[in-house]
Amino acid sequence: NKEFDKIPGPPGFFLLHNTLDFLMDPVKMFYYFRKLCNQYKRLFRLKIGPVKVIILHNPEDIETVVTGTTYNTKGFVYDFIEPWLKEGLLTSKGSKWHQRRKLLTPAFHLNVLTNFKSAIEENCQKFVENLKREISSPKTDIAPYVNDFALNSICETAMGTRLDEEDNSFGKMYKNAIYELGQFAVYRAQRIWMYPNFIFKFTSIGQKQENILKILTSFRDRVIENRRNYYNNVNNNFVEDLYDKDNNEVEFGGKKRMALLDLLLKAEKDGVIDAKGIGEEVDTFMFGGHDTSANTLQFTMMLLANNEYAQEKVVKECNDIFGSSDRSATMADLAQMKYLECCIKESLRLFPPLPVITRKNENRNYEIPAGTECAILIFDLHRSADQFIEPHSFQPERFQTEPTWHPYAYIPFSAGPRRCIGQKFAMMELKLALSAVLRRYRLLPVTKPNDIIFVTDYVLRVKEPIYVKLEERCI
Ligand code: HEM
Repeated sequence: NKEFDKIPGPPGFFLLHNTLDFLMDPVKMFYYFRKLCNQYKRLFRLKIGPVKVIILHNPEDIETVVTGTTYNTKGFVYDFIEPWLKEGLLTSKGSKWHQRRKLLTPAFHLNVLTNFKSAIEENCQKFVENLKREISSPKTDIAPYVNDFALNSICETAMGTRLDEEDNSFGKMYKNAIYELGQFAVYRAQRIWMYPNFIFKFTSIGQKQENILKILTSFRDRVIENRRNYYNNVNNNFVEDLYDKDNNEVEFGGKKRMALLDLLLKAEKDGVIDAKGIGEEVDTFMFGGHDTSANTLQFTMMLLANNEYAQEKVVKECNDIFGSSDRSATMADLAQMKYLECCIKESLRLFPPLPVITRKNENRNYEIPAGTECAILIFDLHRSADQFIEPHSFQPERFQTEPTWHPYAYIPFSAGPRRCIGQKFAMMELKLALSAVLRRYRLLPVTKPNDIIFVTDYVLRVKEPIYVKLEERCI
């Protein structure tokens, strides 16, 4: 306690400490944290109810936390998504996490990702087609389009099912349900009296959450069961048969493609995961894999709309790769989209989809007392003037040369053993989507980066919609 109290931080209010700060309006709270980072240069502490948190925004401290094995456990804010994700890869700890990470890592190997590409590509085409209806609009709120694209893509690659093939209203309900669960988790995190489960479940939000979880689980279980039956009835060598002798993807039953779920079902047959575990991981990929990508797409499109030079450079790069052909991108093409990659990386620097991550220190350590949580402010780390020249401006070129910043000053996918497992997947998806959009449309500025007002949430959220204007390019 003494060690913790020695760390500087806002004084808070008597026995409630900093609990009341957390009740702040989510917009005010976002800027309050930025102010604290400026005030306390290296780190600061907060006491929220019974929880003690040290807030880090300095690369050396962050390196210690993310690379060490001491901090394998996630912080208390993850408790509020636990009713949904249970002990999936994102939320589990210790040996359970280790075993799952080992099992799932091959599913994200570059060779395997190739198998998901065609499903994402089809969604890119739909995404680009859907945007066509906006051509004559003076401005377009891009969020519904990017959300639709990202959710359809992850649904198809994680579960092998198309939301628009499902009963239409069900697809919509599923999307809303995922969104609402995120909102409920933030609402609860702000209110310490809702922390205990036995209280939360009697609140109106708690009851709504329970109903939503029933919908999500029944949809997910139906998809898993269909896929399992399909394999059991039609094909016993499922995963092996998804590749031909040259390791190319083969269509399955005329339309089924390989999904992450297939690898999980194979693992179930091999006895390394059970049905409950499959459910947890499918939910985890749905949660981890859509909002983050949609968010990055939205910010990157807005940044490119505001930076004609960078946008035209990306278009030229695409023209050099594709010429006048309207063919879709191969994996080799994606590897050549080097400048687009710099733009995505710079967008992730300015607008990291997960602006804060947390860890719990379960062992006593000379500086940080056991039981203390560490919150890593990725948003502030990425905008540190000590690390980046003109930290608030969009300069993709900074990624064209060797980094001039500390290796842990740029961590949009986190780092160390618990770094994002979907990083390569996300890069592939983002390059496919952005190159498809930019080959077809010119993006013109409406919302400017400095106009954006942020809202505190798990994912970097904005108060007002982000608008761009779309113009068809002549090919
Ligand atoms: C631009 C897109 C993405 C960003 C910026 C991103 C960022 C992150 C970050 C910062 C973490 C660490 C979270 C923590 O420490 O609490 C993480 C973990 C994770 N991400 Fe991503 N992610 C992205 C896309 C994806 C995709 C597409 C998937 C799945 C297909 C995915 C699945 C996961 C999973 C399962 C974990 C937990 C890994 C573990 O603990 O072993 N992510 N991601």
